[in-house]
Amino acid sequence: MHRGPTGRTRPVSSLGGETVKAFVPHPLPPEPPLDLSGARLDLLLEAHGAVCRLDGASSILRDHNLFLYLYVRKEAVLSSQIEGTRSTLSDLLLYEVEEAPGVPLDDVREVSCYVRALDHGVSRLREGLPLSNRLLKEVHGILLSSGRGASKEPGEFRRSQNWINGTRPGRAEFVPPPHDELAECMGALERFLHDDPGPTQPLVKAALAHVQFETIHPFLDGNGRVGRLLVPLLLCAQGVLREPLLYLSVYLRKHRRTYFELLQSVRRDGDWEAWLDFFLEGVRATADSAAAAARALTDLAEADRARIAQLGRPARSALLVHDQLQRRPVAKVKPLALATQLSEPTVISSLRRLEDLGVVHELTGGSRNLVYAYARYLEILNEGTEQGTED
Ligand SMILES: Nc1ncnc2c1ncn2[C@@H]1O[C@H](COP(=O)(O)OP(=O)(O)OP(=O)(O)O)[C@@H](O)[C@H]1O
Repeated sequence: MHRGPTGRTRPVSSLGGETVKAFVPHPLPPEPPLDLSGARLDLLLEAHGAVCRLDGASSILRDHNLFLYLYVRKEAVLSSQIEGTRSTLSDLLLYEVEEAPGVPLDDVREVSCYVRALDHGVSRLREGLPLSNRLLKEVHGILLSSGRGASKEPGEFRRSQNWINGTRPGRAEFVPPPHDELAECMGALERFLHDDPGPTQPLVKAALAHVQFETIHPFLDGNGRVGRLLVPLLLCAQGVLREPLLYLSVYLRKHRRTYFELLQSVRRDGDWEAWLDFFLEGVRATADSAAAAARALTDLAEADRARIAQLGRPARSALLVHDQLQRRPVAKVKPLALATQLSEPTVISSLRRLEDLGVVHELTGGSRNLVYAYARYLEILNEGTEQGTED
């Protein structure tokens, strides 16, 4: 539905002396109300069903924390790749076992900040803090606490004008609201999140809130990452998901051009429905593929367990090591020995047997400080992380 522009423009003078038109969005929800009938209603129900199935699939996993641990790291890598870092999941896991990865350390630190930011957001929700501007600022503060973000006012709404794409505001694709309007714009968004003026279906709320957040662009940097984190945080806050498991980064990157065009068309034409269709399709596909990944990981672990069990006497230790590798698919001997309560020589001989079975690979090629990876496991998690767009 074309409603016309979803905000007003306000002239602002930029640093270079030129006057540009900043866009100040109207508060949510859209007026006239969204058309949620026919095929769109079917899609909404399907997307909601897929999210509920994902919630169920993750909770029946033998160790759902393990899936969460890895899945959160996968998302951190992906979301940070959009921003421009070059880390991979293995780099992050290597960094976490304190082995220098093959990419600039700043890149891995940024990815690791993303993991901490999400963990922090979820714990704050569990402590009872509502999904609020305070929480978003805290998440932003951690997200940008190291690497290139540290100079971009972490944890604070911006105090200057920003713009999207283009070398200067006058050439920008889009100029977000002036900084003196941020309190009002973000206050209105917070009220919408808290069902004022009325309740909104959680997935619809997430769809609308994401666009509104990107339009307001309240931070100097990191708006894409915080806006993407808003979706799982909101679904957790609403009780739709027990764990933050739904990440749209793969989908948004794959359809990057369509995504940006739809953001623009909401602002310009008020076509919220086109955005909602795109968003719900992404939710459905993403939830289905996350549930499939959870199943594939379980199947792989079961199949490997069965093979290891046939090793005879050494099977007991090898199974303990295999169990730990699911928790940390990139690991060193010492922490494995501590976690399994086996001696280091026993861990080493178990790892050799797992290597013979093709379950693990040693990464360093050296003879000391060996690092082992549960390769197939990482491959399943890495699916969809390769760069490139479809549009
Ligand atoms: N017209 C537009 N073109 C491109 N991006 C837009 C547009 N409007 C809003 N955006 C949003 O701006 C985000 C980028 O903002 P910013 O650079 O502050 O975020 P980031 O987290 O540092 O980067 P990234 O999103 O690339 O990881 C995009 O992810 C997108 O969500």
